[in-house]
Amino acid sequence: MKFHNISVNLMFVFTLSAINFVCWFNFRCIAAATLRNETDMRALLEFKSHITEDYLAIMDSWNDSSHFCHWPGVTCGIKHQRVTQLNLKGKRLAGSISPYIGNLSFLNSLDLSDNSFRGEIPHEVSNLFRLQNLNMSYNFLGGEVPSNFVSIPSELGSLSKLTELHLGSNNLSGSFPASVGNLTYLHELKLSYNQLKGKLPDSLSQMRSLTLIDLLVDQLSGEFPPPLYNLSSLKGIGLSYNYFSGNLRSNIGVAFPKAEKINWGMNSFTGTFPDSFANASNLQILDLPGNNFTGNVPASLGKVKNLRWLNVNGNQLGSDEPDNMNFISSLANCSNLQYLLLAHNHFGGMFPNSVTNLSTLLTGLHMGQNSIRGNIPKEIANLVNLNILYLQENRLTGSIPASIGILSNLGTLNLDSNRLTGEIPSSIGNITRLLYLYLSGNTLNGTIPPSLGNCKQLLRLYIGENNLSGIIPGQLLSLPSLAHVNISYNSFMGSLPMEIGDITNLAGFDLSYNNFSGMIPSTIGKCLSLELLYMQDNSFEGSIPYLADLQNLRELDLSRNNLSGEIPPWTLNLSSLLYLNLSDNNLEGEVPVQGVFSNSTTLQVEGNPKLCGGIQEFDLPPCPKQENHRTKRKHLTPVLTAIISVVLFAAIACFLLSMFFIKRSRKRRDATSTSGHLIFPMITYKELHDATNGFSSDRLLGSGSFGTVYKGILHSSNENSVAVKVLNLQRHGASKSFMAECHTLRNTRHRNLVKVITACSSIDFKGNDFKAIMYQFMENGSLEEWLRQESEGQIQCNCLNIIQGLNIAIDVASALYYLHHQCEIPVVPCDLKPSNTLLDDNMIAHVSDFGLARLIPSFSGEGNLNQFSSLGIQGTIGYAPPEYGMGAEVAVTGDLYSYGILLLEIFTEKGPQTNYSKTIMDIVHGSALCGEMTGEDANRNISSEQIKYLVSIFQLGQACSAETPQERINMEQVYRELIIIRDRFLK
Ligand SMILES: Nc1ncnc2c1ncn2[C@@H]1O[C@H](COP(=O)(O)OP(=O)(O)OP(=O)(O)O)[C@@H](O)[C@H]1O
Repeated sequence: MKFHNISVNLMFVFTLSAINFVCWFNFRCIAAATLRNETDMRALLEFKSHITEDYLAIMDSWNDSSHFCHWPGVTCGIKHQRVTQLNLKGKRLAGSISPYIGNLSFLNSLDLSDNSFRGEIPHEVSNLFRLQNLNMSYNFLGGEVPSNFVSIPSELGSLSKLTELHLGSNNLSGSFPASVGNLTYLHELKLSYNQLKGKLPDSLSQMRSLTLIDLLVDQLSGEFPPPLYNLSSLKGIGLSYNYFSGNLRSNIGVAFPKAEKINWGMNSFTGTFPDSFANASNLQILDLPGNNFTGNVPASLGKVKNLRWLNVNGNQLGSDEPDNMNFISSLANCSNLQYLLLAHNHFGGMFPNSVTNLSTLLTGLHMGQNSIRGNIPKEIANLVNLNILYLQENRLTGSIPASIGILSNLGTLNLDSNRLTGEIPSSIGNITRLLYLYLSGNTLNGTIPPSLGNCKQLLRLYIGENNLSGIIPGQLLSLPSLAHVNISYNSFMGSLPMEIGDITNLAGFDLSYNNFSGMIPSTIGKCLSLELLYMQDNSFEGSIPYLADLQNLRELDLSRNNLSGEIPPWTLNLSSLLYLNLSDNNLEGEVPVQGVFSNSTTLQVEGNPKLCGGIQEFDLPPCPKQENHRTKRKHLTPVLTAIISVVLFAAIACFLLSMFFIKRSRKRRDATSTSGHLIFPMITYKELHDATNGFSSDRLLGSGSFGTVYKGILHSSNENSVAVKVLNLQRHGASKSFMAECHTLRNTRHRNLVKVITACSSIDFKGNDFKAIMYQFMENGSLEEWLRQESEGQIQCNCLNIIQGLNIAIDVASALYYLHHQCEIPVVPCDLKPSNTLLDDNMIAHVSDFGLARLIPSFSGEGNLNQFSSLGIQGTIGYAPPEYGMGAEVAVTGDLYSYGILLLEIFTEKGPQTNYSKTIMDIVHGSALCGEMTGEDANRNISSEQIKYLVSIFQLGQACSAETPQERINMEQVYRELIIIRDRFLK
């Protein structure tokens, strides 16, 4: 390698000498220019030679067949035909960055972001003295393991003309090079998502042109970087998720008069909240959560007229003094205030009525986890645009004001764990957009208002631990949207209505510790999404109903009721069951020993005096042997004895035969259950190999960019099917995708996300690295297979009916809403498309493939607030939003675009390159896709009346996939509107 470098350098010297020689005799230097061109071409070819993977074949045309100035990604200056820009952003390249890059001496812009470059940033980059933009973000520079980490080369400081330096999302470590301070023309410095340690060097104070410094999610420490105090030009300062500590200077706001966005959350800053922020009069975002600020929030903040976002969650602000929240009245001057986040502090005193005078633009108000007393004022209804109201875990008293029903935009109302009394106001039923209602842990009384049945989009209802009573109103059970219901620890009574089976989305239902009685309705077995069912401590009687179809059920608690009869045999077949509590009932008969019954920690049966058998740990009496009929014979006459003997002989023969069959079927069930109850903690390469028949082609489900997916069958039982994605580690980015996918799916959980069972990182039989992810198997394959089916060379639709299409669209919207708005750190999957939308045996859609997913550590995940996220993105052509192609940063709005295309595709069955406006006109005017549609679409079986709903869906699809992020509607609205359309359609 060294020798190679020397020879090339010699050649370079020779070339320069040759140029000088030619120039000496020829002032026009034509030959010299040619030779320089030669230098650039050689450098580019050397660069290409270090590329080990070129998935998009972008460099195939980097050869003699055309001038290098026409090679993809290369831009030359018109006059000298020298390379001035090299833009290979997001081209899925892997390899290292050749040191020859340093020979492209006319380069003013180098963008290699969002690829899989490894190794070090070559020091030769510092030769590029004309460079203005350098972007190498989102690669693996610095190596994958700590031993390979490298630091930022200090030579970068010699690129004196640089205006933008983007190296975010790499593995760069070490300290921050002091030489970066020499980049005095720099406007933007983005080094987020690396492992940079230590203090910022004093030299940074020379960077007087800097407007944006983005150091989110690094490991920097020390007190607030002193050199920054000198950079009065800064508009954006991102320091969140580091280890900064100590007090801020009291004049900090004076130091940053132009600041618009301050993100310093999740550090360990201490001391009082500086009063001087008010001097930063352009401030829009002040984001300081997760620090240790004490004292009060200064009232002077009210002078910051443009403030949109004030987040001080998770500090030690406030006190029990009556004036500790006086600042809120001054915030009434901030007419643009959209989010006020004060949760998890020490705010005390009475609930500040001044809250009700805040801007009517206020969308999110978080005051939870404080010590606030008093009543919720009825004027809270002034905040008509509130979408999120969190007041949980305070000491609020009095009743919930009926006026709350005026807040028709509320999506989440959380009043959990206060001391609220009175009834649940029936006006809550007016909040028809409500998704989440949390009222648990208060002393509310009365009944559940039937009007809640108007909240047609309600997903979660948590009203446990109150003094509520009465029956469950049928209206509530008419809400198919409900996914989680907790009414435990109340005094509800009566029987559970049969309509429970209509809540098809129900995933968790806790009605424990109430006074319910009667039989458990068998219709509960129709709630196919159920995962958690707690019915303990009631007075249910009769036998355990048939729940065998609840294949997602993980926990079932029926303890402390009056249930009788035998333990139903289907319990053995519930493959996902991890916990079963049947204790303290009147159950009888034999306790099986297989599956969940084989483990005394996952099963409880004590307190059922008539149970017998089971594993030793239960200490139950053995089951009595079959009754011996011969004992009765002595009472019979000899004639009868003879007759009975014949009958007995036949009976015994039957008995033996049936025992034989029972044993056989038990054996079969054994095989199912032992594997079915595994939690799949670890899996070896061999087990995966066996499960997929040696990764055989007849088990192939499909392959994607990063690997091949096989059907796996665990423990030889088809009921234990899984999908195994084997990563192609030769493919660049596969490891990155593996990590992203594991990380995302480990931290998320939603019924419309594909479940990861486990992951395997090992070596195969040949000693090669092996990585695989095991998912829940989706019987109905991908949505793509349903939308496009090759038939005699023609692309034809497989024709989902409209309701199936709507359900799928709603499922995907629900998953996206969860990822964007309900995860602690918002997740942007980035690659939403039909092949990543998988359908289970009930045609419920599950979003899969998080290989490109990005976490955006900024509260709420709103695109326009992710100002420091410097990630590039590729996605899939047709589904990725246009702005990604133009270098925009990843945002939730990008997923909206992909979702819009997906929605249009579901209902037009035309791929993403379609002119949807025309297709929609065709559909609406009767020329249908699935055959002729004249007033009625035969294949879809819809009337022309229903076509108007289709038009609404198309409009939604187009609103999501609008050209610019600003024009796109938000996910929550899409979700709500689709539900309304489905309801109307079903009528
Ligand atoms: N859990 C699963 N159950 C059933 N089939 C699956 C499952 N996961 C993936 N598949 C099948 O395997 C195919 C390949 O999936 P994979 O996620 O690797 O690639 P892709 O999404 O099709 O393409 P790309 O990765 O390029 O975006 C899918 O299209 C689907 O048909």
